Amino acid sequence: MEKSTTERCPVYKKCGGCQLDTAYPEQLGFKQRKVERLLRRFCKVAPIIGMDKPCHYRNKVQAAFYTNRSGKIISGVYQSGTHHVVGIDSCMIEDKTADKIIVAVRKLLPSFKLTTYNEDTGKGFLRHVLVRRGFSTNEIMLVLVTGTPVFPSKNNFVKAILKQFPEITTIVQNVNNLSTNLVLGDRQNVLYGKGYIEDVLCGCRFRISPKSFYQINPVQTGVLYGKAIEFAQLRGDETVLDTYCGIGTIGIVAAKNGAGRVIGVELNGDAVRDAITNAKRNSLKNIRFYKGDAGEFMESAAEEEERPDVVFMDPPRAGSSEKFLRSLIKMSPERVVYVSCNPETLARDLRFLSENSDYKVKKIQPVDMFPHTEHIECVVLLTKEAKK
Ligand SMILES: C[S@@+](CC[C@H](N)C(=O)[O-])C[C@H]1O[C@@H](n2cnc3c(N)ncnc32)[C@H](O)[C@@H]1O
Repeated sequence: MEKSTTERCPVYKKCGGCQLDTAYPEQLGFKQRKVERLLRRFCKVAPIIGMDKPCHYRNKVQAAFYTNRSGKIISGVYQSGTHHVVGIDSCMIEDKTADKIIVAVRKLLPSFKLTTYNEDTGKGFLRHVLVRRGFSTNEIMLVLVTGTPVFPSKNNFVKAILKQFPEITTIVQNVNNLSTNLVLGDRQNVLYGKGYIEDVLCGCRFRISPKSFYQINPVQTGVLYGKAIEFAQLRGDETVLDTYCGIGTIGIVAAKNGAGRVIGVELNGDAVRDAITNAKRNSLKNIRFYKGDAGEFMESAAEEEERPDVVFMDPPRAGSSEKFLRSLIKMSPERVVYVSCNPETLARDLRFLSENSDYKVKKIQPVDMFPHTEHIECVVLLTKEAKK
């Protein structure tokens, strides 16, 4: 099927959110070559799986807010490497409803005499807006990130936005008054609804809280997880570790696809709470989740002689740690399925495993989760080479 780009972005140069402005087939070619350059030495790289419709795929949209010198409120994204906000009302990779909600919030601010936060003075109210939509359930979460906990006319503001977007299912105020690059702070007040949304992926239902990680391209996540489960070759009695598990998605899909017992580990406490709820929601009893650093967890599990059959690992862009990889080698699972959003750190970790163990890379499958950006996702299968 032809994979074409149907839109060209008018703020491509100013924004910096996307790094690739060429036709979609060329983008896929660029990514394929990059993965081959970095990973070909380990194993043949399968052709990248692209999207049929590579636009408006982002289920999570974030906007920074700012008031310019003439008093006009701007919402949009930070220009790459700066804190200068590029005004954006609609974006070719973002969910269209999410974009409209952000514009509506911006337009409502003056009538409620709500200001925008000023990073230099630390004064003002609205800092960021985050919208997440469950593409399967159509549940929508609006998170208003404010510099202060005081929210004047809170109830009327909530009523006004719900009047325009009755499809919003929950509204959360997140307070972030720190001088930080992180969007979300630690304090949250649920202003409307449940305080989280749910979505359905690979036939499983997932609760997603504001601070939990959830893959931003649900169409391609189905493809990615499908490959990860295929590589795991589950027969029905395996013990499976889901490390860097977020809200438990990979482990839960593995449990639904025959894993005998699943153990998940994740650093973010909100995500772990979601994962525990998600196991219950999907009627799974053979699954447990732990909060902690994946490397520390692997080290103690290896010492306690935990011997999983399959380990899924899906670390952040920085990749895994030596502590994790050494413990993985000690545990010696039959199969390791490495899901990576950064081929550079993936190459580093695969080199470590190749040089320090009998693991060999058997399959590499790139999946385009982030069209129009330079980011590349890969799923890799490693198995142990039988000793001669
Ligand atoms: C790329 S996400 C993958 C999440 C999940 N597997 C999924 O597909 O949605 C990486 C996850 O690792 C978590 N994380 C980051 N550093 C970690 C660490 N040192 N130990 C455990 N989890 C960590 C993040 O909070 C995030 O949820």
